Amino acid sequence: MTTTYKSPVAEDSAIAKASVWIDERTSISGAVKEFGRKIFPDHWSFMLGEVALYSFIAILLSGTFLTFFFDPTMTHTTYNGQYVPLKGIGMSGAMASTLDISFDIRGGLLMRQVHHWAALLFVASIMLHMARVFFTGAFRKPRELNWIIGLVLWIIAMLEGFSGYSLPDDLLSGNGLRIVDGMILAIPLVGTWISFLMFGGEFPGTDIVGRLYSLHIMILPALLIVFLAMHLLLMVVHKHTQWPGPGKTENNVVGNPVLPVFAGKAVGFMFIIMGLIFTIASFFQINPVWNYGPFDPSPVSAGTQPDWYIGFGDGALRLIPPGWEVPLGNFTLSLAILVPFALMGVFVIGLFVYPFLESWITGDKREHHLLDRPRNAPFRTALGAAWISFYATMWAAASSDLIATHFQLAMEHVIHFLQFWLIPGTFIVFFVVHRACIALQKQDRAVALHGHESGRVIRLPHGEFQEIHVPLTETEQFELSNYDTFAPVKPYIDPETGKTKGKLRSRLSRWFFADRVEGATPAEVEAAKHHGHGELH
Ligand code: HEM
Ligand code: HEM
Repeated sequence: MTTTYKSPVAEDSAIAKASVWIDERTSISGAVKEFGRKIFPDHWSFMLGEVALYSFIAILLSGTFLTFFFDPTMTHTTYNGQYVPLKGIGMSGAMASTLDISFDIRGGLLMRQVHHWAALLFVASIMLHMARVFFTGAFRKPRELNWIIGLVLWIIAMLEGFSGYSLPDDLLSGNGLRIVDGMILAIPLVGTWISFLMFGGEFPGTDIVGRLYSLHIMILPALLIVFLAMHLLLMVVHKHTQWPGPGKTENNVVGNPVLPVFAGKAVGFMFIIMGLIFTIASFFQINPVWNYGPFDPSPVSAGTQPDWYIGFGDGALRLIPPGWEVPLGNFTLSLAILVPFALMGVFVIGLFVYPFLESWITGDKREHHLLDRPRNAPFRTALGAAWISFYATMWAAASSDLIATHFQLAMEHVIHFLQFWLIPGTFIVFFVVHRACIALQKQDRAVALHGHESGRVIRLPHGEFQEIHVPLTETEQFELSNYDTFAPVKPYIDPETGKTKGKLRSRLSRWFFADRVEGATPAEVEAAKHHGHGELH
């Protein structure tokens, strides 16, 4: 049977005429047709990347609005706007214009709040998206490059956020910059020079706000857009991964075409995210710089917090014992700063190399378009959880003073506990999550072979008790029986030297696959069906 496609747009309508006009001059219809037919699979976790994308659009729109009114100057001025408590107070032009945006410009406060809330959501969704990609193994061949581009996006996003909240030149942002200055000064040999260059003289200098402004509204957004375009292009080239299920293979994509279904849903979802950001920005105050006042190095108050995504850096600094310094002739090596730097470096470099490390350890060079259920890769899942524990501990340390005051604990005890937890805690989390995954795999195997427990026990005529098992649906059977017979890498004998090679790799590989429970094969499921368990029909 053939069906003739009937366009919902009349041939002589203005839309149709405009489309023909554009196509005759650009030949774009081929590309639209090709892209419109692309299939996107559906799963709630694939929305996280979209949330990042839509919050970025909110950031771009609100940021552009702010550029019309924000004045990136550190020149001294006296505030004379509508906010009475600060009237007549001396401050930088940047701070005064931020107050003007908040109190004198129509919609200004809303736009500042939209910008700030969208930035917080942006980085949060990026990190959840990153966790989704990690735990499902979506970074495996051929998507390693997209994983790296993603990490670059994450780092630029954090720099964007930091440079953004440093712009108003209020007490909070000045303190953030002071910490960064301290970190730069600790760089051996060149630290002082870099600091003077960045700030235009000794901290706070006269130039930093203007320089951060160029970075914030021009260089970093341009980089973000370029990398994002590459990220999305590669995603289209590779096609999106999909969850295993009946009919889904490594060679097909099951889902909806971009036009009209996926595009319709995506646009709707974008409006939902925008609406959410505007609603939060309307009702919940964020960064009330008028409460903090202009920057002044003396009144640093307890309880100051950076934006959440910078917390792990601040926390790493707090975890190191203060005054940890080594004098080297005329120089001082500030380990209290260099060690936290190294900790953060280990965390981030680990993320960059992981896809390559995993494929080396497992020897798995195959392409993967079907995702892993996290429990089916216990080692990777446990490692991811350990990574999160490491990050979260550094992050919690940034709020050590708030934790201490809220729970009426001594600040030192909070810090000592977090110092202890940082490394052993990471191993404990690894171990617990690894065992939990293996337990879940065992349970999956039992359910795949015998069906769900129904809780109904019957007695057979000859006296035997048996529990009735509910058979699985086709999708469940598929999910739970998902098996992969990929084996650990073995050491080999080099034919030339006769020596055994690859011992380290094989040990790591055995470790990676340790205690893995194989999913039930179709033959095993078939055999189990004929093996006397009662089934509920
Ligand atoms: C500005 C930040 C980012 C944006 C706007 C973004 C956007 C997206 C979108 C919309 C998708 C397709 C839908 C989805 O799978 O969620 C995607 C896929 C992907 N992203 Fe991102 N992403 C960002 C950052 C990252 C980061 C930080 C990573 C990892 C470190 C990453 C790695 C990936 C990978 C590997 C895919 C392909 C996933 C698959 O096919 O299953 N992305 N990204
Ligand atoms: C991912 C990208 C971005 C992030 C994460 C980000 C983040 C931030 C943050 C947290 C602030 C402080 C807001 C406040 O004072 O409460 C800020 C300020 C600002 N941002 Fe962005 N921003 C981004 C992109 C942009 C872009 C693309 C523009 C311009 C087109 C822009 C323009 C501004 C301006 C003018 C300010 C200062 C105004 C003020 O503080 O009231 N931003 N940004």
